[in-house]
Amino acid sequence: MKKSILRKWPFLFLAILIGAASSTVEGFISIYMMRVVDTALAGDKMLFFNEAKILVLLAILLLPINLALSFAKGLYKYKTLSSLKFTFMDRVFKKNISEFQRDNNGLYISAMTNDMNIIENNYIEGIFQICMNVISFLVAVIVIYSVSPFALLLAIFITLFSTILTMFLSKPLQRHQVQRSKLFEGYTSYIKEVLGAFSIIKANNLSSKVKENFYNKSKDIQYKGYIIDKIYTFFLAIQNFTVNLSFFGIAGVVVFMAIKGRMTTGGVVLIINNMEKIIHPLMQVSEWLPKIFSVKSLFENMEKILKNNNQYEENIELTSFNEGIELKDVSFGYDDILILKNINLKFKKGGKYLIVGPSGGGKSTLLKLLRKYFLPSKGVITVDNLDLKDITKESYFNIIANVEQQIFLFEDTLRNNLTLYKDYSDEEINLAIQRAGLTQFVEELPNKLDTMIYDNGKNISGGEKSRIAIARSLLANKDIIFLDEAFASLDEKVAKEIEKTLLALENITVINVSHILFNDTKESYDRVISIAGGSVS
Ligand SMILES: Nc1ncnc2c1ncn2[C@@H]1O[C@H](COP(=O)(O)OP(=O)(O)OP(=O)(O)O)[C@@H](O)[C@H]1O
Repeated sequence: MKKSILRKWPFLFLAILIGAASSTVEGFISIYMMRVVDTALAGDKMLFFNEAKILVLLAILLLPINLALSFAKGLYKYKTLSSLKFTFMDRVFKKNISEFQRDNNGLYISAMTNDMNIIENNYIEGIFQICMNVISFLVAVIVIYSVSPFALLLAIFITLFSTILTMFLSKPLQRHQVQRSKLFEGYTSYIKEVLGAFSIIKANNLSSKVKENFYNKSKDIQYKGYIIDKIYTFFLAIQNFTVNLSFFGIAGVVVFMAIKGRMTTGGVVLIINNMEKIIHPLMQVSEWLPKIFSVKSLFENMEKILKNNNQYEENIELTSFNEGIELKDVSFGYDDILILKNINLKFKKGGKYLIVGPSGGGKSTLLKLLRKYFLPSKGVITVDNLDLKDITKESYFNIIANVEQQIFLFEDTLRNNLTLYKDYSDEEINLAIQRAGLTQFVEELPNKLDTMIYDNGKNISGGEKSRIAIARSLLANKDIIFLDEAFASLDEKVAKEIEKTLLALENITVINVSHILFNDTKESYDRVISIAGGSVS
């Protein structure tokens, strides 16, 4: 993940160049300020006006440079953050379905929101601040050195001492940041769950229990924030104290040098002006470094959740489906609990299969193996005699269509929800609509196919949602259609009609997992497979 930020180094480099220009001009300004003071005190009017003119010109020049700097900084932050977010999303969609499903979504949401914010504020901004402060420090070093190397040595010695002190004091801050991020993960998961179960919570009068849990979780986060603020305030107070002490110490020494005639008054003004540019950058670096290091654990956490534990290299591109699917002695379990035991099954191309059985018998699990969401723990599944394990997911997903138990609808038009953003002619769309028994539903919609579907289908019924999912799979025109309880929310008449359509599809393999068994359509299946207790009969 870090690499996605580092890849955008040219934008940082541009900002550094402009920052260097700005610091250099500021350096010249303090040199000319010294000259203006010294010429004024010497009563040399001519020279005074010449130096003052250059000083004003330099001050004017600083304006466009600083404007360009703020533009370059904005560009650097925008590019790095976009790259980071894009890489994260890209890698989320490279996760294996099984491994993604095992995680709580809250992990990803928390990483995408809270952790990204911390990375932006502590790491991306931190790198920029450190670069700018280092430049400012170097310019101030050169400027002070040109007047008094001794004053420079003294300034560096005193500020280094206070910098090490503040870095040491900020250590606990990192530990608390990591703990707060962990708390945020749990908090995000909880909010997601509570909002998702809004109606169940209301209808079962669980609001007070939820509010109590919410209070406890948010209290923990707020408390951690309070601890971090407390440490930070303490840290700032100590930092201010050491800065002031360093400042007075160096100021005292240079004033003493001026009294002794070893420095001009302009030199004192220059050193006092630039001392801030020595002390401040070092303090800033000591403040930003712990912040930058504190995000290390966030990057590690992101890597951990984005990593696929199963790195098996798939090497077969399936371009067509011609023969069938076969399960040979397949067993599978979740977390060592065996669900499917030594299954042997054959599904011929174009065949129609109904999978029935008691709840919890393993029907959906079998479908998950056939969909390649999971791999068997024992035995093999072959597609056209090729091991499904070796077939690339992308090429396999190109030949299968799924009607899932839980249907997801995008907040978009009905048309886009049917086509899933691919190009189909109106005839093809209308045929799929008709076959899925949606013709009347679409006719009655205010904007027909261009009607918006909101919030995962909140404005349509469960049965309509199922039929949209069926139409979607018919339209996709894939070789195999897997259905998981697709008729559960349909009335008998509609369910039977759709089932007949599916059974009449030529050359398309249909594997239908269903509780519902109609005697009149049952006969039209090539085989009815019963799964109970993890075994097939
Ligand atoms: N992700 C999972 N992790 C752990 N156990 C699971 C998981 N999914 C399912 N199971 C368990 O596997 C067994 C089979 O579940 P499966 O969903 O395959 O049954 P099913 O026959 O489809 O049931 P139903 O008809 O009720 O949907 C059940 O005991 C279930 O609790």
